[in-house]
Amino acid sequence: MRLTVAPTPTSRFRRLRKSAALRALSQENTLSVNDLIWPVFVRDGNGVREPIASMPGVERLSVDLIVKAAEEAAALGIPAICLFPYTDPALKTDDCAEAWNPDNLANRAIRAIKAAVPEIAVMTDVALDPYNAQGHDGLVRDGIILNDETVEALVKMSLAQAEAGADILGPSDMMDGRIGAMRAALEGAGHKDVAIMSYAAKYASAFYGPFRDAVGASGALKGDKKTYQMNPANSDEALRLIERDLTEGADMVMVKPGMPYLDIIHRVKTTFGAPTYAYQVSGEYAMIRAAALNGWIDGDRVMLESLMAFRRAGCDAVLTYFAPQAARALHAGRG
Ligand SMILES: NCC(=O)CCC(=O)O
Repeated sequence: MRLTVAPTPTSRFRRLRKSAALRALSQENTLSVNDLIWPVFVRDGNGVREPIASMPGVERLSVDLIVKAAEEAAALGIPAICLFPYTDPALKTDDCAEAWNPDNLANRAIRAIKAAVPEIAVMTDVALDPYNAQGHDGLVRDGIILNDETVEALVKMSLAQAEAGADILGPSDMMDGRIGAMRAALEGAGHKDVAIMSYAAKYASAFYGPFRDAVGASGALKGDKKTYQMNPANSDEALRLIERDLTEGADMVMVKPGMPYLDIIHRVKTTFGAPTYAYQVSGEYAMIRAAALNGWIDGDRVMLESLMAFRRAGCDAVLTYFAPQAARALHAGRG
């Protein structure tokens, strides 16, 4: 596209900024509740609500309260909720078998939400780290993260989640070949309409710190995730990963983290035009919340500006811990 600009005074950009009406008419991007996916943390018990110190305002909820959260999200018009389990350390093993237990915490939460609020889309996390005594997203042998054995485990995990009623599976593990294997298994088992949102461009980022506290993974993890997550210095590699995952059967693709990687989101959307998502991760949330709680920034305005930045970069929607707060602000006309 060629942009035409006449010299001032023929063109005066301030003409279209002079009133709210003219600014609204010339606004290029929009943010609505349809653009939000709410990640939530589920834990065992009943009536349990447990604050997460490094993510002020975010709590781990037992399944009964997760259902209430899903009802709240649906009432606010948020289209999807994404479940992350806080697994009892006693259930974490080296073979990660709890990951494909049909009655594990995540699968119980999927069933409970779909029974109570069928209209909300339920997204899952497909990775072994919540169930792994080693804290890694994949099976570990002699300190090596095993790719193909992990893919087999992820397929079993995916089928259990699809069986429980998940609408969108979110493989966040970054093993090679898991999208094709999951897609073939879903087709074979009759789950033809279960969508896959690939965490295709997931970077080995320091912004995930608070999340690992939230799911209780910080203690277990030995070493780092650099042999499977992406090098933050790379962007061509992200495009190749996205193309590979789309070819293998991903319906939706994600870039993660969000704000430090807006350039990647933009390249992905303009290159492939596929449904594109970002994860505004725990560290991004914590930075905004902490500054707001200290009175250093206007928390709501910064939150909405950060979410609009994702839309401007090319996201169709954003996974954000701010989802209910953002929805309330948008309903109040503060967008
Ligand atoms: N697989 C999900 C995550 O790793 C989330 C990271 C975050 O919110 O920091």
